[in-house]
Amino acid sequence: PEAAAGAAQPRPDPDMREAILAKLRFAVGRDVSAARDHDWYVATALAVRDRVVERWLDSIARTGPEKKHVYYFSLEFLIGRLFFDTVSNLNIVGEVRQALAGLGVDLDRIRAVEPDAALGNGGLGRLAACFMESLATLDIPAFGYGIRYDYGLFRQAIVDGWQHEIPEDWLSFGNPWEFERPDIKYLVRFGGSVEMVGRPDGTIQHIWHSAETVVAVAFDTPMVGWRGRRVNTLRLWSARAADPLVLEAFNRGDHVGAVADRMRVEAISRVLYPSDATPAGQELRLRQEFFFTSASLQDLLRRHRERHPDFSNLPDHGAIQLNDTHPAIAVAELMRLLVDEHNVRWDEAWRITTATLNYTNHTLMPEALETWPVELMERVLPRHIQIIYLINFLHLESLAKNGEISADLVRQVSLIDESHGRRVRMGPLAFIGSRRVNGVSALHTELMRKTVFSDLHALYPDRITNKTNGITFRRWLLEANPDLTRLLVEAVGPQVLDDAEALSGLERVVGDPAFRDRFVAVRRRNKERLAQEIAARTGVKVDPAALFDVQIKRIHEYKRQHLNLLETAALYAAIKAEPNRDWTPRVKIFAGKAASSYVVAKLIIKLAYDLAQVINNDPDVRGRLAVAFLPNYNVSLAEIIIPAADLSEQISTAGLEASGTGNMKLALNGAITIGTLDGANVEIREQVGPENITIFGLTAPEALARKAEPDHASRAIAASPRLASVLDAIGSGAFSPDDPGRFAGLVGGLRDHDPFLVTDDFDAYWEAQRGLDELWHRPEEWWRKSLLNVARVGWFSSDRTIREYAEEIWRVPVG
Ligand SMILES: CCc1ccc([C@H](C)CC(=O)N[C@@H]2O[C@H](CO)[C@@H](O)[C@H](O)[C@H]2O)cc1
Repeated sequence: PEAAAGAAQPRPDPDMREAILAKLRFAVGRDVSAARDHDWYVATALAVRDRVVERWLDSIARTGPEKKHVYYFSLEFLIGRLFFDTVSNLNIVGEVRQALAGLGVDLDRIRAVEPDAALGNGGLGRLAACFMESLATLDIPAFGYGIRYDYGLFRQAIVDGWQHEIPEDWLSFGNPWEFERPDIKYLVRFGGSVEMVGRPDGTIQHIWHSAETVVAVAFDTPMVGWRGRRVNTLRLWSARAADPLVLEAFNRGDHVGAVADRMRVEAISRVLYPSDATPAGQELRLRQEFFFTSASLQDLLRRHRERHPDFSNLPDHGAIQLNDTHPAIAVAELMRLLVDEHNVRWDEAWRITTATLNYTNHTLMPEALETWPVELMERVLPRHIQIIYLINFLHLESLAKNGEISADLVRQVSLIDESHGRRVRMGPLAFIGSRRVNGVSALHTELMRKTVFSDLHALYPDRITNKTNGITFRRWLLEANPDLTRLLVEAVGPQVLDDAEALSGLERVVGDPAFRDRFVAVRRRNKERLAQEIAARTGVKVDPAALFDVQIKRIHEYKRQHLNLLETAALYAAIKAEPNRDWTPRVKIFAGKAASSYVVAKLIIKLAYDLAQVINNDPDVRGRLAVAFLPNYNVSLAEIIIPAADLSEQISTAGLEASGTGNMKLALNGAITIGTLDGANVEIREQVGPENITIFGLTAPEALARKAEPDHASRAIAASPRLASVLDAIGSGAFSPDDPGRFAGLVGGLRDHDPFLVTDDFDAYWEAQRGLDELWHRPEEWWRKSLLNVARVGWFSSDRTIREYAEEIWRVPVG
């Protein structure tokens, strides 16, 4: 909703109970007697939403035209549920809980009926959601721009250990948090050809005769900041056909033909691509990327033109952040809109573009760096490939100007990769089209400078900057772990609710046994709750007194869930070999989705399941080792697992996890981290102290060197009898009697190639785990370290991260 002139003072909030009853009757259309959980959920959500709208309209009213906006472009926003987050950020939990109780309704019961808005795959998408909440909390005017997928990330069902994907129809019961904006729509064009027309002033006019037009319709969702300080807008686009029904086709009885176009067009916003590391590389994916990027640019340029005579000062009034290369086509589309649609001269348009755009890289995995075939770009975006060619020409020419450039350097920095059948490199396009390029942890940013962007870094030495990720403490502490939050407020004071760094005040009470006992009791209650969830979802009975060892994240070989499983199988063998030893009782908890086409990842899920079958049914290890793979990992399940975790597994091959954010969430809730010196683990160690984290394994440079040694795996296996025997066991079907050869390929891959150095890090990992077994037997020390993690991770608040973006990249004041 746009700014209303002469904003009135916010009206007093009506009584919540009356408001809920009114919504039930007049918005849901149900009488109290007939109302079911979902009806109460919608009624309460709508009543709460009224409070949000007040602050939303107020936020817009007080954001004068001179205020600079941040525009966060992301193909993913992994929001999760919004009901409790909104109620909590408006600080009306008590009021709503009481109002509902007065109506005989339990708030915790109805908050559970809300579906997760799973509009993302993993880290990148969740980071975008945390950032939107922190932008509002820091009172920074911002729009999030993305796609309103009809179907979010698939629902994961595990059948006999195998992942099955089920469409996630999150909108089937409607969505009380979004506002459809039929009046805010833009035409997005595809295909066709470009005509060059000479202008009298000798310049060329490019006329794009597109073959297809898609209508982008806006759906706005309020992003409420802490204490309702500001409410920003998440504007998600839905694809609609320009003409939804071809009547003449219908009239001649071709009912399918009549809507065929519509189906093709609306497929653009139908479903999220479920891959989080390997580009689908499909045309539909490129159409999704261009669809939301073009609609978003048109929307923010319209808003700017309503307030300013031209675009020369756009960089002073808007900062755009490209969340990875998925919206990188923005470099060419902003140039097209400025030059072709608004007749801005090329170099002026380039000045505006490179002063307004910024790009965040989230992965160094070569296969995750997007490139598009020139042929596809020529067919789908004929004008943009022309613009990219000219950008590339001027880019290379400018290099030539300042001194001789080798053919090799041209090959390195050209936007066109000539080697694999002419492809457009979206990373370098985003790089040269941006003012700032950032990585998401100190190590990752350093590796960006040394590897994927080394040549461009040499040419533009001050463009790459680091912005270590963060998480919102509201969702991941206050809402997920209210018992711990209460304890922290008691110990440190209420300021901890507004200032994450105030957590350091906890250091004062770390040694206080009474306080420690209450902290332990909170963890215990959270573990009992998780144990119930595990029993409900998997049937596995786990002992809350055991060490809860947690690895929760997307399934990927670089994240090395299979290293954890090898250690689990080796531990099982060790317990069976020495049943009388005083083993630390452990529950190995896994959760995570595999990209639907990622066969090895799905096999790793099966291995976890098969291991669980054998171990959980073996009386020899009952009470000492149990394994549970929780299906359908998502934001809401993470909110249950994280407060109950004792040990946080962050064991990726060093150099491959850009940052990680689960590591921050788990440490914030007091889990001790076992990990490699990778991503943000490095900075977690700096903050919590090397004695309060367990680090093992090869460092990034060592890993790079070891990987280059062809026989590194066989030498590692030869040096470790424990590793050798567990590989034999798994490879020969010890855990898959129904199919002894099931894991032969997986084990063979580890023996021969092992690109993620699982074999090389196995022994160090085993020793590290045994060290933690010992530590668990010294509870005072364990809990001291656990408390010091909570006390020292304030820096990983996304408020700190956003402050750094605001200061250095977006140059906007923090409210
Ligand atoms: C084109 C397919 C595709 C889709 C998503 C991605 C994302 C970049 C993958 C991702 O989620 N990366 C994660 O981003 C987090 C937030 O910065 C980091 O904390 C994780 O380390 C990183 O893996 C790559 C490739």
